[in-house]
Amino acid sequence: MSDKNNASQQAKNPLLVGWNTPANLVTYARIVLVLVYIVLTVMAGPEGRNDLILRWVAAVLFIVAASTDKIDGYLARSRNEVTELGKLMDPIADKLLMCSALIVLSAFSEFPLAWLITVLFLVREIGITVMRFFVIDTGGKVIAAAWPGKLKTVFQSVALSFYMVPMWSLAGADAGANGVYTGWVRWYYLLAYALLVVALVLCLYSGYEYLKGVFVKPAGSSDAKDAR
Ligand SMILES: O=P(O)(O)OC[C@H](O)CO
Repeated sequence: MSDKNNASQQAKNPLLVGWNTPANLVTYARIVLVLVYIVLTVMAGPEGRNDLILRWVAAVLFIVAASTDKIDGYLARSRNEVTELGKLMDPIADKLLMCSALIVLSAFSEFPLAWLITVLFLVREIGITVMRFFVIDTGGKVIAAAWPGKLKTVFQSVALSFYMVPMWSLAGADAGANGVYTGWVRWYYLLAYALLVVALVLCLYSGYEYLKGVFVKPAGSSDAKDAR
């Protein structure tokens, strides 16, 4: 696309402004990483019992994808290239990673009340994403991630990283027999579960705050700051 075409496209759709900044390229790369992560996790099977090596690789990919969350935001701010597209895509990349991990781990029944917890996460994450598009569609500005949402993502990342790492494999052959863990592995998975529940509480709370910002406060006074 020529510079002239590019400029006229961007004038028509302000969301396209800065679509190819380094920060946004990192966000796209994170989305591709999510796809690879899903394939490897499914191939590895429940708790990685079909292929332990693949599960370790998937766990490392998950941790890399989750921990690069800050890189795109940092690049955008430090290069003074914070874009509307970036503010929209950054939470979407996080949600794709977290929701796909939740769905796969639930399908594998890797934590108690898995589908109930996952559905609650999904309803909030999809609902807020739809609301973000609705606000843009009705002429509003992109609702950037606010601190409760960012904190939620940190807890989600840590809890799901704990689950992704097949720690049972380091604890002796029968540590996970019949799905019942003993010794320190039991504590490890209890901690993972506690972190996941905290993430769920933060998820619902931050969703409520976003809803309040859009539907209760006057337009333009949302809590959501432009702090990608
Ligand atoms: O809570 P959200 O929807 O704003 O998402 C938060 C982002 O994942 C933080 O990077």
